[in-house]
Amino acid sequence: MNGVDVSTMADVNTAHDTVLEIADLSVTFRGGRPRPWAARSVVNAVAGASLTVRRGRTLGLVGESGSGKTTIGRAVLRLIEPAGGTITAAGFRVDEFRGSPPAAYRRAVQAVFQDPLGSLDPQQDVRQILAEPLRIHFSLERSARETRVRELIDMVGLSTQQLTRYPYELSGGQRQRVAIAKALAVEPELVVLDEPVSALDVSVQGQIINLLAEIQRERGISYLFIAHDLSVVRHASHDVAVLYRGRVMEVGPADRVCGSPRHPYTRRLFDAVPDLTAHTRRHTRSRVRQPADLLAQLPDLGVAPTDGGCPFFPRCPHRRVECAADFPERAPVPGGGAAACHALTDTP
Ligand SMILES: Nc1ncnc2c1ncn2[C@@H]1O[C@H](COP(=O)(O)OP(=O)(O)OP(=O)(O)O)[C@@H](O)[C@H]1O
Repeated sequence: MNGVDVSTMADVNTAHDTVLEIADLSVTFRGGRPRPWAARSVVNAVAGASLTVRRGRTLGLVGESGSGKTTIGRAVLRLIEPAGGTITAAGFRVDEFRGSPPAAYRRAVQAVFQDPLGSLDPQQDVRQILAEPLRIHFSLERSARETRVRELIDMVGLSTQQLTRYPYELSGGQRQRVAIAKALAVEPELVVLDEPVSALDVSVQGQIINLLAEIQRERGISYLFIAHDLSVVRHASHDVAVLYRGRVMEVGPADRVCGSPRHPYTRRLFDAVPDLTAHTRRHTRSRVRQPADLLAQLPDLGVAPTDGGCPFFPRCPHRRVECAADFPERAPVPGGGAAACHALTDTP
């Protein structure tokens, strides 16, 4: 198992208990047939991933498009069934659910997605949107429900005047605030945030990230924060896990992973990305290179690793013979966290 106990991370308070434990998770999808007579292809979207999220903490999942971030989030939400491994979230063994998860799990683990228009019912006004989960999960009198709706709208920084608005009447940032309030209505332990700010203007992104952090401080909620924007992940997360082609390459405290990456792949990702404050991000966004741009600069030697090998092998400047066939266990690295690389000692 490619596991690491995140309690080895320097900045993790050992008093925090675990809210999400993913161990050796694998998810496969059946692809199409390349030819009518050929067998269906199999996509190993996630391969042997192990991750931990502690109470009141945020784990950022970062990686280029197709690296498996959303698949991990969907497996945690039990929207897809894993091929192997275990997922324990809020005390439930998610991988053992048969069919849809029980109501208690759906209450304990909530989600916020990139596009709130897709997840908010366009026929309901904000009051109805926020009242619905309360009606499903709690037996509250009408007046107590209204009090709770008003608390929720206040918590996400909107006014009670917005309770009569419909999603299409709100700005993108306001809609995302409503989606966050809806997720928090049922007092979850864990929220899967899948690209929660990618559709928003940069100035609004900062406001939403700050709001999420404030709510976390007040309520001790844990977040699994999925994003492709490296500087967003760095600012929003306590810990970061770097994915590449379904493998967890490196995990650790956000500042260490982003500031002193140890895995050759992570270095390629982060070395060229400046640590941007919200102010400078507003002015330099177009110049910030994203994972796909950075990888495009790496020559691919055209040597495919075997199924069990390191997916970065063909492009890795530090590769060794064993990397083609063996993806190693993660090993602790200086500064906290761990990286899965045979050549760690070669990379100063
Ligand atoms: N329903 C599906 N059927 C077949 N293949 C899928 C399905 N969902 C995802 N995949 C494949 O699994 C791999 C991981 O996809 P995933 O969406 O998890 O990546 P991601 O890191 O979230 O990417 P992005 O940032 O683009 O959303 C990709 O190769 C993708 O094409």
